[in-house]
Amino acid sequence: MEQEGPLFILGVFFVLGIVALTVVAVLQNKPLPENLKYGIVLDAGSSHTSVYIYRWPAEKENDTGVVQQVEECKVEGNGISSYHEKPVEAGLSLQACMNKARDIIPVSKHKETPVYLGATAGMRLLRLTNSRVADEVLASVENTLRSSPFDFQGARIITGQEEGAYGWITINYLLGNFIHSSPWFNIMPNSKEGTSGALDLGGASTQITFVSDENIESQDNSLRFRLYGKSYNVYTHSFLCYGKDQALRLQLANTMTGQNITLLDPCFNSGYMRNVSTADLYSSPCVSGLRILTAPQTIQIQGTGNYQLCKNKVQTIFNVSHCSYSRCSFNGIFQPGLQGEFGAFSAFYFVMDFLKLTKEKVSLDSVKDTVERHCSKPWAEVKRESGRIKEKYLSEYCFSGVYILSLLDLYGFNSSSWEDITFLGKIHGSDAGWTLGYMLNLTNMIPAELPPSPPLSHGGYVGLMVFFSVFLLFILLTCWLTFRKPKCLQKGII
Ligand SMILES: Nc1ccn([C@@H]2O[C@H](COP(=O)(O)OP(=O)(O)O)[C@@H](O)[C@H]2O)c(=O)n1
Ligand SMILES: [Ca+2]
Repeated sequence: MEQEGPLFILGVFFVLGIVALTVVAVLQNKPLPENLKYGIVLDAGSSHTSVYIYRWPAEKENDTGVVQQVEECKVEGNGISSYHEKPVEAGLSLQACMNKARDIIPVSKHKETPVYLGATAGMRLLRLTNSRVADEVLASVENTLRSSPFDFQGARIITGQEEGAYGWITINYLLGNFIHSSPWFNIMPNSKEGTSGALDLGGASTQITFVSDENIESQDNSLRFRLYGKSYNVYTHSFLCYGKDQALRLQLANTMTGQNITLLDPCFNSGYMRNVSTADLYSSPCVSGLRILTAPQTIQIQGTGNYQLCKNKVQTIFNVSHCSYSRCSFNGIFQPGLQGEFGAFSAFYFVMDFLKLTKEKVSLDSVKDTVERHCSKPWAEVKRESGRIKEKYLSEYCFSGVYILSLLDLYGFNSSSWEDITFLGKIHGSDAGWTLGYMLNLTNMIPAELPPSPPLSHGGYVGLMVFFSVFLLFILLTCWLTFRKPKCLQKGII
């Protein structure tokens, strides 16, 4: 017993030492209170403007998938390019959403919160028609944003190439596709190598962007990225005038005649009628070259609802007769073969969602059947079934469905590759679109190389510390209970 006394005291000190070590380690490595950062991006599209508010923890800003969308505020009215006759009012239209941003973002963060406005194809078209007015519209929105309490970083018309690239970055960031290059994530179950291509359909332009291992024959369509330590060879193209609203104009302009006041249109449901001012139709630079001088001032569209005839009519807006590269999609634009999975968002999603084709994978034939059935429904029935939806959208789903099928066919999607397309609205709560990628790039949140990080997370570190402490304690206890003599110490077991 005499010999056990010093051993017991030694044991107590040992236990106390381990407890103290664990407490110090836990306290020292306690994560700091979360410091949140905010960012605002305005997507000034051709049909409308949305204000997106993002939030992320400051100390994790170089990780992937940490930025979250906290709000999308839809600006009342049409896109900023529609203010071409009263540019000053373009800025005023943003006020309500900027006030909302003021309420959502804590006052202490206002000064450090960057605000970016990116205008897309509607403003590209306005710049082509009248660059002075386009500048006035931009100056007006800039004025409003400058007078907000946030850190205004600029309002500009982004290029089609940027729109494609940032849409691709957004969806791959949100899907977590960039992190596979890290050895720590390679061991994750369900992890799938590779990125997803991006298909964006707007009102005035449409973008296709995907990684290709083929030679990109046209420099304008080639992008090279280095993200999180991995290089990407990316193909992108933006078709101006091939957003669904401008495509509809092209399709109408192609069937205009000099005399007829009535235009029978198979892309609208039977019984549907719409008056169109020819001055308005031809006001877009996409169709101004197709103007028929003798056309009446107003024409009346009368729907006949016929899928096959609509398809034939839609096909007239694409030129597939010339290609100076080894392969083209349409209008002489180079496109390599499709590769990998694709996420299709914006109007691709809105239209497919209306037709209830987004929930699970549906075969190309079933999609064609659904669009055909929708086109053949009388307008009164369409209205009865979905009365809540804005008439402008509702009346155009037949055309939009046929247009999407024709466009994807020209990109090269067939019955088998159709399965690779997922129609995406939101990914983990954030909208699929170019805005998040734009902000990530401008705030330098996507590093070219993998940021150095400790091999273990805070939780993992504390867990291991506790485990080994308990393990050592267990050894000591076992030793003490087994020998109950200082022998084990003398033998150097501990
Ligand atoms: N709920 C909605 C919202 C928008 N949309 C359409 O989605 C398209 C959005 O285009 P956008 O305003 O972003 O235009 P771009 O500047 O991207 O070409 C427009 O054609 C809208 O009509 C829709 O079909 N359903
Ligand atoms: Ca858009």
